[in-house]
Amino acid sequence: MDKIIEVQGINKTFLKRKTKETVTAVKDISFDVHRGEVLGLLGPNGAGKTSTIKMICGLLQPNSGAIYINGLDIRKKRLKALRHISAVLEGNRNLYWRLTVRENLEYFAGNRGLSRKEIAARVDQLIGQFRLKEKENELVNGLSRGMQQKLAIAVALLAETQAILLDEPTLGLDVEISYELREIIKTVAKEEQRTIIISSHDMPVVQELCDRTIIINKGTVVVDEKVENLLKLFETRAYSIKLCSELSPSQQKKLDVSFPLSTYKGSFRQPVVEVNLERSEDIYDLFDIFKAEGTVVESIDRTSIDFEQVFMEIVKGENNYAMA
Ligand SMILES: Nc1ncnc2c1ncn2[C@@H]1O[C@H](COP(=O)(O)OP(=O)(O)OP(=O)(O)O)[C@@H](O)[C@H]1O
Repeated sequence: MDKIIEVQGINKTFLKRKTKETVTAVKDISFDVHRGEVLGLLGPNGAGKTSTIKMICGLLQPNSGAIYINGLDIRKKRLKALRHISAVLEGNRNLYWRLTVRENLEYFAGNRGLSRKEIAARVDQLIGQFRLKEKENELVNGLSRGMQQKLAIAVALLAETQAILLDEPTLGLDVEISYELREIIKTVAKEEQRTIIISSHDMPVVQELCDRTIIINKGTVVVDEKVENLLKLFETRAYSIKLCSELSPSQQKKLDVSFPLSTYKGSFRQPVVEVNLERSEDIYDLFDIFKAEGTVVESIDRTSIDFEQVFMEIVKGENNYAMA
């Protein structure tokens, strides 16, 4: 598979003006993204996602390390390299506010040197694909946030670059527009074989759209794995255990210490322990806690898990995470 983006050992530190303190935003991050791949870049607030995206699209310079776009080194062939990439950054939609939807698309299509006929055809196609027909003659200024976001992404697609970076594309959008955008992004990735990097806190978006995910925490990559594999891995480790009687306070304490990622729902009728095991054999240690005070297990079931839970487990239990 062709590598479209190569990130090699990048580092970024900032100097806080007021305190003169050095903040390490990105620490030795490396990854490749291939043609047609949709990559989710995730992490808690302040993890280093935006800094990474800004370095890839040339808005920030790494302190060290290298970034190649389509094989071109950003440091040495900056303009040529950046021609292969377009970005929609959160809170920064590159649109002309006093032009209409159609005029914006025509303007950016014109910038690419297309003929009048080509411009009209491409603009019509995007207006149809993004369901912007009703709004085509409205000024961007008066559009809702969701409509502006759709237009910003349509403009990014116009450039027909190999790679598109989308920073929080669905943040603050209503359910309907968020759904529409997801469908469009899916089609673009599949049919046009574009490489897309999405940074998001919206886990259903990641689960649905991304082939692969990179989770960044405190400036470093903690996971680089196919979404499908992560879901499978965590699914096989997630158990729901129904007990015949409640756990004593000392058993609950042991559970907390030995299985920090577990939850105990005490109830007279049906006490349940939900646990995510690091290794399947750890279940024997769990049973020892029950056995020590004669607690009988009624049933054990595998629980289904969504990407939100996977993300939380990884970020919470980062030091314990290891692929099987
Ligand atoms: N211009 C800057 N000056 C000083 N510190 C900065 C600057 N930009 C980012 N940082 C710091 O670098 C770290 C990483 O920030 P970054 O914005 O890359 O994280 P993020 O993962 O995108 O977070 P969020 O999800 O909140 O947007 C944070 O500690 C942040 O405060």
